[in-house]
Amino acid sequence: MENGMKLLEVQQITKTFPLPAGGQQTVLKHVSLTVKAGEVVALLGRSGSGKSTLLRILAGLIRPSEGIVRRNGKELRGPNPDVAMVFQSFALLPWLTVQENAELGLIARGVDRDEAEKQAVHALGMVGLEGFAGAYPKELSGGMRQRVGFARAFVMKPNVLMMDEPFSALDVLTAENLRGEIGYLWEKGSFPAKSIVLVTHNIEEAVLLADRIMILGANPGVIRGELAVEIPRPRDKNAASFKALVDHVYDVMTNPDAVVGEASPTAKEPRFTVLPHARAGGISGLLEILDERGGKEDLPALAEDLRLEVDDLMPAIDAAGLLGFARVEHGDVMLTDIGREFANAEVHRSHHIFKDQLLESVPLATTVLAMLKSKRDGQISREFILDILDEHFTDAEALRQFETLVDWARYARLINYDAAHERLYLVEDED
Ligand SMILES: Nc1ncnc2c1ncn2[C@@H]1O[C@H](COP(=O)(O)OP(=O)(O)OP(=O)(O)O)[C@@H](O)[C@H]1O
Repeated sequence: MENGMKLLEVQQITKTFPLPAGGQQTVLKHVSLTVKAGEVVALLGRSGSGKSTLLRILAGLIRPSEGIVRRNGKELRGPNPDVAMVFQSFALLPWLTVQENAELGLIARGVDRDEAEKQAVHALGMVGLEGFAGAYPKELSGGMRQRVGFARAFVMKPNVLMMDEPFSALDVLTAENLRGEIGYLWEKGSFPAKSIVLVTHNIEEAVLLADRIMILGANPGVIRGELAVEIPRPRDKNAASFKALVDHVYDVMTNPDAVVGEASPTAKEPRFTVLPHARAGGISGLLEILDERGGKEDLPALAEDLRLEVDDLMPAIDAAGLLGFARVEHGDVMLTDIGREFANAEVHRSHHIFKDQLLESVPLATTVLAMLKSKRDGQISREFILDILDEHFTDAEALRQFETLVDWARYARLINYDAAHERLYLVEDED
């Protein structure tokens, strides 16, 4: 098979799921994507952008609500036999040995036992597990279990290897090593698949491994654009070209209005419609750290120093952006003037600043405050707010939005919440 041949294609697919309370949630909308032989495609997006759903559609495990999936040019109507999967959760069978887990797919395909054993031994060798064939998964570390996950997929010699967040359940160092080894196998041309589709929320991982990065946006999941990674392999994370691309992707991911692939996305105010799930105390903590570091910091460096993934920091960074305390530009997060003032203010003043920013930036907070003020007893029920939120969000998301709003409004000394009676109260003396 020649490189460049179309192996898999989805055209204008939409996927909706029914909501428990009735109605539909559109998870993917009008998504088109082609996977060709010889390439690594990364699907990069935040949690909930429909990456795993898209992967399952490509694997033929679920059908799209609209649109078409093609395998080698023909419509796919069931599980895709050209695909093998590596899961975040390893998904090994605990009662089988490493060798038996690795052979499983071949046996199911009807390959005879001797041949299956030979192939599995070879695949285990590729992932550095010689000598562990007789071990059981529970005797292995997380990194080794995922090596078995890779071996089990490798024996199938699939046209397309699909990896769904394959390194994200591993500790940072183990993930780094395994990522490097998989990258090396691909580079040296002995990879047991013709192409890779990688689902990830890790920007550096996408830039390290992919030839093309598809950036997904959420609510509903759409492909915002595509970036070609033209950095020669082996890729050096410290090279200027690598860092510049990582920074550009951060820019795009933190700015919903940015144009993918444009050198310097226009610095429009971000259009946030959803409250990021960050606690006020966490936002405040982040701003203090930033202030201590001079008010500006490279996002990946900040995450590394805090022993976190950038993704862990994103809700607090998004929230700080929404509230006007910080900005993200070219992969750096920096304090605004009001953010700096907030970080240095004494307690009473900091709550006051938070209140002003909340009322200025979050229309829902202003609406709830106006409702409370309009009531003679200054109270409203949780259900009332949830009913409003339910119009715009799923039940679970409505609850999270409510919890975030209450947390922020309490921190702003604007509203009190009595969880036992599920009622919101106006704080009498707002100052
Ligand atoms: N079988 C299902 N039934 C109902 N809703 C679903 C189903 N599968 C996924 N969803 C919803 O679709 C949305 C996207 O989920 P998906 O797992 O595809 O996103 P993702 O980008 O892979 O996120 P994550 O990184 O958190 O896994 C979520 O809101 C999820 O709740």
